[in-house]
Amino acid sequence: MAAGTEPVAPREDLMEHLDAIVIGMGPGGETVADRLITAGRRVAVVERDLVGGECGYWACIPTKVLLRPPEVREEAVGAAGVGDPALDWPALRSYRDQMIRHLDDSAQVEGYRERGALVLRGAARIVGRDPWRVAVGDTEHTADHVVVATGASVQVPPIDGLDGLGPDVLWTNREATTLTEIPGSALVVGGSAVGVELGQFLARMGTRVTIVQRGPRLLDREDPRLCELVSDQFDRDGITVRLDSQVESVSREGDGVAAVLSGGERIRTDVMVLAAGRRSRAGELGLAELGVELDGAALPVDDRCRAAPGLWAAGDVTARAMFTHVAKYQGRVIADNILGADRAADYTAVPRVVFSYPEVAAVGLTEAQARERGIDAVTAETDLTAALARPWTMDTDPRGSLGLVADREYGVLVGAWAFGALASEWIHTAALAIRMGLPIAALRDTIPQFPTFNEGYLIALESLDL
Ligand SMILES: Cc1cc2nc3c(=O)[nH]c(=O)nc-3n(C[C@H](O)[C@H](O)[C@H](O)COP(=O)(O)OP(=O)(O)OC[C@H]3O[C@@H](n4cnc5c(N)ncnc54)[C@H](O)[C@@H]3O)c2cc1C
Ligand SMILES: NC(=O)c1ccc[n+]([C@@H]2O[C@H](COP(=O)([O-])OP(=O)(O)OC[C@H]3O[C@@H](n4cnc5c(N)ncnc54)[C@H](O)[C@@H]3O)[C@@H](O)[C@H]2O)c1
Repeated sequence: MAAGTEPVAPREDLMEHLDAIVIGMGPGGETVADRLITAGRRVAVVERDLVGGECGYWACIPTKVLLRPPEVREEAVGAAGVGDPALDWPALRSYRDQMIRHLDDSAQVEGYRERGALVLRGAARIVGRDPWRVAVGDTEHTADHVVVATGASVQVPPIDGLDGLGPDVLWTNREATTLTEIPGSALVVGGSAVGVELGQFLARMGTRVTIVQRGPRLLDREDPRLCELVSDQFDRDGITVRLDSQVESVSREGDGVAAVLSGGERIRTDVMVLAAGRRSRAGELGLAELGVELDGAALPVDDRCRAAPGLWAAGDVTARAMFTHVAKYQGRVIADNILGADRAADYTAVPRVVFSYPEVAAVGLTEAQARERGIDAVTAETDLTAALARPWTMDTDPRGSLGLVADREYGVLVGAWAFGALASEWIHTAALAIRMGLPIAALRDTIPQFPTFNEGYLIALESLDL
């Protein structure tokens, strides 16, 4: 099914007044819709592309599926007595296609219809307020509540000549995650989550990868030590990284691209991958005409996730923290508020994971952020390979580190970062401790399972000079 080709709403639904209209059916919109439908509300959902959103088809799911076989290979090579398993690209590609449902959301659409929701296909615009009025194609509906969950689009950096490149050589996350052949070389613009994950995947599949990062470090919002560890890993992977650098201009060269970097270096590449951030789609809905002010590109919301009375927003469109778990959290907050609770969102301790190998995870504040907030910050770093058995039971040449940032005055953790196998899982110990403000004295008295990475917390906590 090509996106947007299904008929829109049946005639009898024209101009129906609904309890809620959810615009955008990614993780944020789906969470709200699911809860309101379950609670018996009359809901319309609007999707211009595929129900499931960016996350399900071109972002979280395909990247994690694609990264897994190279990770397994690394794990196998590291484990004693296994050998080096081969990667089978056609088999991986086929499983990726299955996991992104062959870009077909008909089962999802049918599922919502069976549950009594009105499913509208097409790009929504908000065309009136008091009550809120939403137009999709030539249909219009009013509702007590409108939920905006329209996500974000790729940020296109200002590069001369970009308009002359087609999607065969200029990839966003969409082309990169639906790739059918592994390119010989790739120039990745941007060195944070998207650039690191896609860059490492391609490199592991045999592509010659160069990452051009504007800032002084990869993952430049994270603790510098974490960035160092990732850079060291990228050296081992043979990935070329150009820091404090940008692509100034590009032109077609044969089947590929010739790029000139800010320092004058010229790079010939088969594909160029844009990974320089994402921009909220709030500006596409017509809200400014209705007096709803945007904050830059983003739709600002209060702590109830409300943008105006009866108007709510969840996920990337709010530009709050562009993660699926945040979109889903905001969706839960919105649904509760629409259903009559008075629930505020609290963004303390949102985990941030990059699913590279080894995994990179962080939560709470970096040391620099803690100091900026006037916190008397105390830090500790533990080399988990020196301190624990677990890394060595998994790998003959393991890597693993854990960093903590504590507040000396209150005796609590305010930040943590982790580098190592399964860090995406064990970062949640720190997330819970920070979120609940658990006293470090109590954390030092916990009993983590032996042998696990969680034991690293005890070592790091004990080495905090409090
Ligand atoms: C390559 C990549 C990998 C990522 N990996 C992860 C990860 O592992 N974990 C993680 O937490 N986050 C990850 N993210 C971020 C994650 O994808 C987003 O934070 C998440 O998708 C946000 O959900 P959302 O519901 O706000 O928006 P989206 O998933 O973008 O969904 C928005 C939906 O709204 C629809 N829409 C837009 N405008 C309209 C309109 N006018 N009318 C109707 N429909 C409209 C769109 O078609 C889309 O389906 C990744 C991002 C990228 C780019
Ligand atoms: N595992 C995950 O949870 C995951 C994975 C991928 C993406 N995401 C989320 O998706 C969003 C987008 O990720 P992203 O990595 O694209 O964006 P980002 O905003 O996190 O990082 C963009 C990076 O590109 C660099 N940059 C910006 N302009 C540049 C230019 N012109 N040239 C070179 N470098 C430039 C920036 O310095 C920055 O490091 C983020 O919020 C991210 O957290 C999450």
